[in-house]
Amino acid sequence: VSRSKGLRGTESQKELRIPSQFSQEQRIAMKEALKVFPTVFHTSFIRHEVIGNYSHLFTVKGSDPSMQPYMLLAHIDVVPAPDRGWDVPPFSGLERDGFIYGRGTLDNKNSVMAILQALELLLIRSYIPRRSFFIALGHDEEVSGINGAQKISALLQARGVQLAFLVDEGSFILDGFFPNLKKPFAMVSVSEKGAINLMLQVNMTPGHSSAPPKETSIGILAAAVSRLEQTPMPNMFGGGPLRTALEQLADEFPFPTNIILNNLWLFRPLVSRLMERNYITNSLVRTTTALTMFNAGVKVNVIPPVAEAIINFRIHPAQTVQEVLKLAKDIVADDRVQFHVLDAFDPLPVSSSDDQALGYQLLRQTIQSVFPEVNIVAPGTCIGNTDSRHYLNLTTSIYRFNPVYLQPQGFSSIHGINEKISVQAYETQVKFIFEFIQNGDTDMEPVPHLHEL
Ligand SMILES: CCCCCCCC/C=C\CCCCCCCC(=O)N[C@@H](CC(C)C)C(=O)O
Ligand SMILES: [Zn+2]
Ligand SMILES: [Zn+2]
Repeated sequence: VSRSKGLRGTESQKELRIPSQFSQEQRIAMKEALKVFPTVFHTSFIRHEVIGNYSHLFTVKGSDPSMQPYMLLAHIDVVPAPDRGWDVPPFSGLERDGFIYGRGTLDNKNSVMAILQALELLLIRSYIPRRSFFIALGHDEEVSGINGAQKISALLQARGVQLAFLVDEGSFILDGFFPNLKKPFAMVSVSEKGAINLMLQVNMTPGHSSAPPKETSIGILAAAVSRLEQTPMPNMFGGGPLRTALEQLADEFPFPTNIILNNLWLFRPLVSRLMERNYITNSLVRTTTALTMFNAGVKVNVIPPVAEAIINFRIHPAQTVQEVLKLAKDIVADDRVQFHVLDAFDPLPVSSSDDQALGYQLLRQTIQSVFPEVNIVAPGTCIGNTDSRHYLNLTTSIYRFNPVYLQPQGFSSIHGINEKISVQAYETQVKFIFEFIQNGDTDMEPVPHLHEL
């Protein structure tokens, strides 16, 4: 009988082998990992499905089938993190001075974990929801959501699901975004901007660089993108959620801003100019134009045949893809520059924030109880895009809100460096969701225009 069957490694492979000895810490971590949300996964009225290979859908079946279900949304993927500039390595999850550092700690692994943690804590206390809800955790939000959110949405549509409302990322309790506004306020985004990724291309005859033509593909394209950058899209400040928010915030500002914001019918032109002064508030009043990619040239001494650039537009709610493309063509005003739309979508519909809007009112109620120091809950428009846009077929009530304080520095850390969340903020987020889920069991239903005496 030969004993040579099976796998055999070389001596050098044996030397490279990592010994299977684990530290005390690693052994504790192994055991702790087994304990993550066990009740969520072992509760009879919760169904867990993996969609599109990596996304997760939890269906939490409530006891009252007459109540329309809602959905909590978050995403498990992250954008890359540069190695340099971080105080602690971006994927270590290390805690320092009360903060957990890491890529995704605000965007939005805080929500992934807090949703599951809050549910786990409710289940441990024998909670049985009345209203059914879904938890959808997408895996490709940062690159479109097509294989995660879009598939979950299609699956639920095929099952005949209609949602009362949906809560996703996209806004925060904003602290210090307006120079004179001392108190933080909660902004619940009821819409999000549209977007266009536009490729501009210039093709010219290549040749020897020793006798260059008067104009080259690089020069023509550079001039075109420079015109786009130097010619901002029109300021569209006027109505919509932003105006509502500023009017709600008016009395929180000192004199004379309070007077100005209380009289936007008169001071609209002034406020629209003031909003342009800061790059964040500027993004709320117009379609923004960001030059994000530029490629040209093949060799130092060759006149390049092709030059290409990509422009990322974020479309103001009062404009459309077609309107922005027309404006961009007029600004470029050069037929040698070809326009190729890589992908585009219009701004998202505005969800209701009135008294009858169940999702909005539940958020407001929970904000007021968990953050009693926050006076104002105002609607807003999300300047980025979220997975929630793939769920338009399931609901007209989409709210984007993370129950976490955010300062301008924290905003820069999202997709930037030193992204972090305080342990206390995370605990408060768990508390918020713990309360929100229970508030969701309320009998209050959005019944517009129906008042009983
Ligand atoms: C009125 C006071 C000032 C308001 C300031 C606004 C502060 C900003 C607060 C939150 C913004 C967070 C945006 C988070 C969502 C963005 C997620 C994202 O990056 N998505 C991608 C999607 C793309 C399809 C790949 C994106 O590029 O937008
Ligand atoms: Zn995100
Ligand atoms: Zn992101």
